[in-house]
Amino acid sequence: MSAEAPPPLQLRAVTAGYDRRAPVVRDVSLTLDPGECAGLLGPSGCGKSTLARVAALLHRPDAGEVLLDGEPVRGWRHRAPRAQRTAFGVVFQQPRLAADPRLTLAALVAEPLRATGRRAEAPARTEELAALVGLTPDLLARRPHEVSDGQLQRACLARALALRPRILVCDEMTAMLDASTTAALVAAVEDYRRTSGAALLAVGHDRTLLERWCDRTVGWHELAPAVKSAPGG
Ligand SMILES: Nc1ncnc2c1ncn2[C@@H]1O[C@H](COP(=O)(O)OP(=O)(O)OP(=O)(O)O)[C@@H](O)[C@H]1O
Repeated sequence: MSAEAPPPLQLRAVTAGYDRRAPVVRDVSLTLDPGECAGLLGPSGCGKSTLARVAALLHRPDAGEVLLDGEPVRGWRHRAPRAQRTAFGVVFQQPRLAADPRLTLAALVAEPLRATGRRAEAPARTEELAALVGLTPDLLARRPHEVSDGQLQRACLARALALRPRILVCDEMTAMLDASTTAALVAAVEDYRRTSGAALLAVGHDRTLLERWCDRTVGWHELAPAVKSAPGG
C-alpha cells in the first residue's frame, strides 16, 4: 500500500509582516488537504493578505515553515524553485494593480506561458481559458482600460490557471464585484478544481460566500491564538 499523500500546503507556526518588531501574522498554522477548499475569514487589516502571500511563496515569513507536498520551502518569490512557484495560481483583490496596462487581455492570460518558454501553447490554452472564465474574443483583444473590473478579474483568474496550478490562492477575488460576476468566477474556479483536483485557499471577509463556497471556513482568531495574548490585546 502506498503511503498517504502529504498535504499540498502546510503553514507551520508562521510569523510574518513588514517590521520584525511588530509582525501582523503571529504563529499561524494551517493545512490544506489534497483537493480541499478552505476559506479563511477575517476582518479588514487583520493580516489575511499577508498570510495568503506567504502561502503562495510571495512573501518571506520571519519565522515558521511552509511545506509544499511535505517539502519545506527554502526560497521565496523569484528565489523559489520554478516547480514550487508554478504550483500556485494566485488571484488578488484588485485586478488593476495585478495587470500590465499595456497588454491585451489575451496577452495577459498567456503571460505565464510566455514566461516559462511555452509560447507555442498560448493560443489554444488562451481559447480554453477564455471559455472557462467567460471572456469573448472581442474582450480578449482589449486592454485593461477598455474593460470593466469584473472582465479584468476574469482575465486575471484565467492567467492564474494558465499553468494548471495544483494550489489556488484567491485573496478577496470577488470583493469588488457584483453578485453575478462573483457567481461566475466562483463557478469557473470550481470547474477548474473538478477537472484538476487542485486545492484552494479562499481568503475573504464575506462569511456567507465563503461558507457556501468552501469545504470548511476558519476564522482568523482560530488560526492566530497568539494575537489574543499580545500586549494590549
Ligand atoms: N507592504 C506593506 N508594508 C507595511 N505594512 C503593510 C504592508 N501591507 C500590509 N501592511 C499592514 O499589515 C496589516 C495587515 O494587512 P493585510 O493586507 O495582510 O490585511 P488583510 O486582512 O488582508 O486586510 P484587507 O481585508 O483589508 O485586505 C495592516 O495593518 C496593513 O496596514
